[in-house]
Amino acid sequence: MQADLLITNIGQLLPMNKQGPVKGKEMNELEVIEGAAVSIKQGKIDWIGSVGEASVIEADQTIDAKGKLVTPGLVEAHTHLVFGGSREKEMALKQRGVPYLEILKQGGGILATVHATREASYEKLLQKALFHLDRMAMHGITTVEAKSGYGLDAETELKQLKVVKAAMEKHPLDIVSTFLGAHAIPPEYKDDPESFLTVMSDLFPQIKAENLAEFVDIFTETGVFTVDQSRRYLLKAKEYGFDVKIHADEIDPLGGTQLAAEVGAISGDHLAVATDEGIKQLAASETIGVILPGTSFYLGKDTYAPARKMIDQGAAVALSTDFNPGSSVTENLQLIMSIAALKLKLSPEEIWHAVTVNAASAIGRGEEAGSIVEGRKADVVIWDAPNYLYFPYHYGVNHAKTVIKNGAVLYERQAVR
Ligand SMILES: N=CN[C@@H](CCC(=O)O)C(=O)O
Ligand SMILES: [Zn+2]
Repeated sequence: MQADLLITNIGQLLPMNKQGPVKGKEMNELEVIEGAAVSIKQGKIDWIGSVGEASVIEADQTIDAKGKLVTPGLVEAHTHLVFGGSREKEMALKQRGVPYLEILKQGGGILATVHATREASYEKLLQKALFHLDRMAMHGITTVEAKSGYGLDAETELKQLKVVKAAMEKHPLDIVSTFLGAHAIPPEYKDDPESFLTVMSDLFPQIKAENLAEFVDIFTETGVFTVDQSRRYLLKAKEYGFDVKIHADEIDPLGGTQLAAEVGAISGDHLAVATDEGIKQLAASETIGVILPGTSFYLGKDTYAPARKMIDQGAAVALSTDFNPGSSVTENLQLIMSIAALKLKLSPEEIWHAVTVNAASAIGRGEEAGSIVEGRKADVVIWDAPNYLYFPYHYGVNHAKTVIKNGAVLYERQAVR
């Protein structure tokens, strides 16, 4: 048997090959193959078997995993990848206890980044996005969702979406685009959010025609968009053929979780203050809860999403960094895995489902990313970790040793001695 690349001596292989999204207690059932080998041909997984069986394979390149953990590339289901500037000065305000929504009300927060993004050139935004994608790749991420939402005018929203499209061509990671024009109310429409939403929804035909985004998202929150406004906006997006997502129940429990289930959103994201009724409706729906505990951590909150309850009641949960310049400034999904164990009380088995197969399902890539399955894309990571339990345990560092994207080594950590 021939192969382009053979990975052998795998201590533990997580194939993550269940049909996603994996819901409820099934998230706790993890298949682990010990003493495994994987061969890759033309960018795809060609064969999975034991180290012994692999001896008959003639490969152009062989990687000895040295008994370490091998998993699918991580899937990052919620990022605000494209933005101008940075907001390190807000950190002091947060330390003084100024709430996130108060900073926004005063024209800071998201609106500060809107200002910087409007000012930034297309080229500058692209270079910045590529830089962050590199860092994600170095942390074992092979598929990334990217939102607009720091333009809040037609011109800048389209500029952001075009940057995402260019990044798809220039960067080896797979990128999935989301239009988040309804991310905040810009100063020009301070007293007329309805008209602003019309300006944004008027972009739907062009975004569809130019294939600039697959998903439409909205921030349903106090001082931003109401549940009613969000419902109308998202239903309109669906009429144009978009799947929808919601930034829901992040700070105030307005019922965004219920709305996500009601409109058949592919995901409801944040859900930090989801109510029991919201959890019940989420669990009964096909909507995936994309939980972003880095946000609670980074905003210094004591409240974390009731992800434990969601899974116990049968919902599908994914985990993401929410990488953005304000509420979660990290490209390291491995760190989020530790926060999920410590603060959400998820098991390592649940966490691995949440960053692979379920994250892929939450961005419409359930059939191609987040799993190691014969015939699928060869997105594979060799971790400097002895087993899958090691992840939430050894926290805050990068365990990625070798990141393979479409069958080619994309990143290899250099030894210091
Ligand atoms: N909550 C709304 N939007 C982002 C934060 C964006 C920002 O603060 O710049 C989020 O998902 O956390
Ligand atoms: Zn977000």
